[in-house]
Amino acid sequence: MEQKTQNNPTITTSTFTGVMELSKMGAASVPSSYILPPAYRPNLGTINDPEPHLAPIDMSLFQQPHRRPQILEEIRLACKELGFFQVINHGIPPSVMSGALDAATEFFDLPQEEKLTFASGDVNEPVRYGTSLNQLKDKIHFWRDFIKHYSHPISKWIDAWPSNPQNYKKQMGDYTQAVYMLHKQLVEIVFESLGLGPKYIDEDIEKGSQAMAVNCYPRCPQPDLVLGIPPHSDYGYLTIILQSQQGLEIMDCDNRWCRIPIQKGALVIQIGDQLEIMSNGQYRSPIHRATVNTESNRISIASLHSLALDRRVAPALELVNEQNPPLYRQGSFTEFLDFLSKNDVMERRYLDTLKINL
Ligand SMILES: O=C(O)CCC(=O)C(=O)O
Ligand SMILES: [Fe+2]
Repeated sequence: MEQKTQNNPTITTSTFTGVMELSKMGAASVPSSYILPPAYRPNLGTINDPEPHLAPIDMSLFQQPHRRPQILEEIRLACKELGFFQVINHGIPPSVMSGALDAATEFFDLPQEEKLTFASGDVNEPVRYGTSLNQLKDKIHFWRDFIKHYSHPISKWIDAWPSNPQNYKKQMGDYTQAVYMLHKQLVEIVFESLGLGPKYIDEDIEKGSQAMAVNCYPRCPQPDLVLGIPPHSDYGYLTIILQSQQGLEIMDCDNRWCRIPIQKGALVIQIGDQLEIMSNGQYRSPIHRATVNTESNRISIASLHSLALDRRVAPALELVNEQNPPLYRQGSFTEFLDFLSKNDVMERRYLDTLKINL
């Protein structure tokens, strides 16, 4: 049956087989459009484990004032060296996290026709479903199925979210709201660790956005030849990732890929480009990617927090002086989106274009 999709009239379901379908069909090899040129392949055998000192941060210890300076120092070091850390005892109940992962699993299990009704390449759409189908202009395809939705304030957006599976809105909604509250606490902590006031960007946060990127990486017969997501950094200020199993990798200061281990109940906190700029390069917005595996489908839910689209972001004046001149020119989300639309998918690092060569 040929069917045009709602938001993208050029896509017909009869001409396209998504990664979920390929995986369900038990394909023994990946179609050639997914196979990366050798230089971009993940070299799965050479991936490192991250620095052993990067133990997860126990957020319940913030209740004990005498432990606070030590934890702030741990966070400062992690943000400086790698640009990420994990948190445990963060207050989001395990049932809320598993509820969101279950809702995502059920959504991606839906027939392709149903998911394609959300297909769109337009970033202004409140809900966007994507598969390799949206990447045709890039010629290289990735082994990922995803749905992105705008999420804050939830009352403004939730009507547009999928109503099948039936529990999607409730379960994804509960997690979305909980992770929004957690991000506010974390932003205060991260700004405090930079020596800026904890309320440094409070007002801007109110005008900013939260987008949930719900990703599914189906099991893949040839994981060495493909990537789920190519190397990139996130443009916002903070990303919080819930992952069902290993697959997220971060590039360290020596350009080595490190896999982020799964820690029970933990969430991964990543610094984004806007924070690297505001910190004048003290904190890293890490380049990261997602690899896939032969065993099982992997789900990740990235809560992407950004300042308003047209908000120009510059190094904090408090962190700039004669010894520390500004290292970045101002950037904005609008400029970032324009950059993405014009550059090759494997070379999209907007932040590099903002660096000032001293
Ligand atoms: O799947 C992951 O762990 C990473 C997702 C990601 O980087 C993103 O959605 O921006
Ligand atoms: Fe990302």
